[in-house]
Amino acid sequence: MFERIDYYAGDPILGLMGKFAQDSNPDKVNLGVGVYYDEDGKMPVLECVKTAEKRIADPVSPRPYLPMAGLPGHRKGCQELLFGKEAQVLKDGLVATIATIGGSGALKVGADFIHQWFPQSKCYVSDPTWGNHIAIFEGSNIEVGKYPYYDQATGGIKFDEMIAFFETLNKNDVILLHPCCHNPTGVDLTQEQWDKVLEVIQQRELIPFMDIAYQGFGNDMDSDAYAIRKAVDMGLPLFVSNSFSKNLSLYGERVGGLSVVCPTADEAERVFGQLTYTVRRIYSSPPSHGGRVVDIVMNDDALHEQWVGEVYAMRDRIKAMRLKLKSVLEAKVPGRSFDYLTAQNGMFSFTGLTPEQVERMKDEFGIYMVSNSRMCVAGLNVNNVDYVANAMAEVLKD
Ligand SMILES: Cc1[nH+]cc(COP(=O)(O)O)c(/C=N/[C@@H](CC(=O)O)C(=O)O)c1O
Repeated sequence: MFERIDYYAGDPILGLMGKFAQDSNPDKVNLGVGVYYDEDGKMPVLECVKTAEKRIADPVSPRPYLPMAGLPGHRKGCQELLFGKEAQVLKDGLVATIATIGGSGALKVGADFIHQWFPQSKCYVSDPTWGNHIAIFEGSNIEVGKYPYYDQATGGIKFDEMIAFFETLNKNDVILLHPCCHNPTGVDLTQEQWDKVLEVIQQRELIPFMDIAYQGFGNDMDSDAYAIRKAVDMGLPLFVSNSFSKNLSLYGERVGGLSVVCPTADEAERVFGQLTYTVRRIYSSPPSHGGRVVDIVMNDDALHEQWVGEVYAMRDRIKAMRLKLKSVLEAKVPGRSFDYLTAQNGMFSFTGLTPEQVERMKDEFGIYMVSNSRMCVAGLNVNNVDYVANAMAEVLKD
């Protein structure tokens, strides 16, 4: 009956978690999956989340179905984080926002919606991008192509090629963009480059779909949303998927959001209805526990302020690890530049190690990175950074 079903090879990112857990090397270091670990190598529970959890736990309340769109406070929290508390588009009711099962759920609902209502649209992702972008959009029967992005030769962006490519696309083609903290390269567009990208998107009447999973880990909450807010200022139709997995450290609670910025309130109402219907047909309604944590933290001014401070502390620790790894490597591997470590932004660094060198890092040192050479810098700490630098210096010799 099922003998013709293909075996699943496993996910190049999530598959690393199981291998890491089984690795008996006492010095093993997990630089694979995009998860933030603290100075002691532990996944933190944010103080603001602890407070929210206490409010949810006492008294324990029933767990009814949530609305298909999720809790209003969760949705409001997404909108204010992405667009700004006082954004005119919010006051004018131009944004349809639903709470989703993480950023992944947001991407899936958005892709299904696009396939249904824009069936001719193709989706173009950066080369390279987070692998699941391609899988999710193809899973919604959307043809996926790649636009030029990362320049291996310079460690920068093939900007002119990227713009020239966008100029060949058709109306309503979807461009999947990383507003900050590009995954897997850590190489971000400057604000001037964003202005040019959005200008071409406007001229070609393309649909920007911005996936922001690391807001706050780049520079700050507002700067990291520059591309989103610039598109809004230009009056562009816009899809935004966001994730609270990393910046609330709520990975397993599966909390995120999908927002669609529309030209009129009537269109926003139409879109909102169809987004909820799409949710109903995929997973019916989002999880309540994580949604309540988001609602409490995002809408309590004191907790929100505490949360922003906790995200910036995570951001700053990652930046400190970038500097530390760079300085140790420069001492161990003279004559080779490691400037990319501090030029790149957010949780990831594209190290340029070959697949063979990445394999040696795992096999010989128990250091796990993604095969495309992505390193999750958040897995580094003062106790393992020298060990990782030594291992990199070793594999870089050949
Ligand atoms: C760009 C991006 N978008 C969306 C997600 C999904 O987020 P979530 O809210 O958990 O559904 C992730 C997760 N990325 C990390 C984990 C993973 O691969 O699922 C990663 O790149 O390691 C992203 O890196």
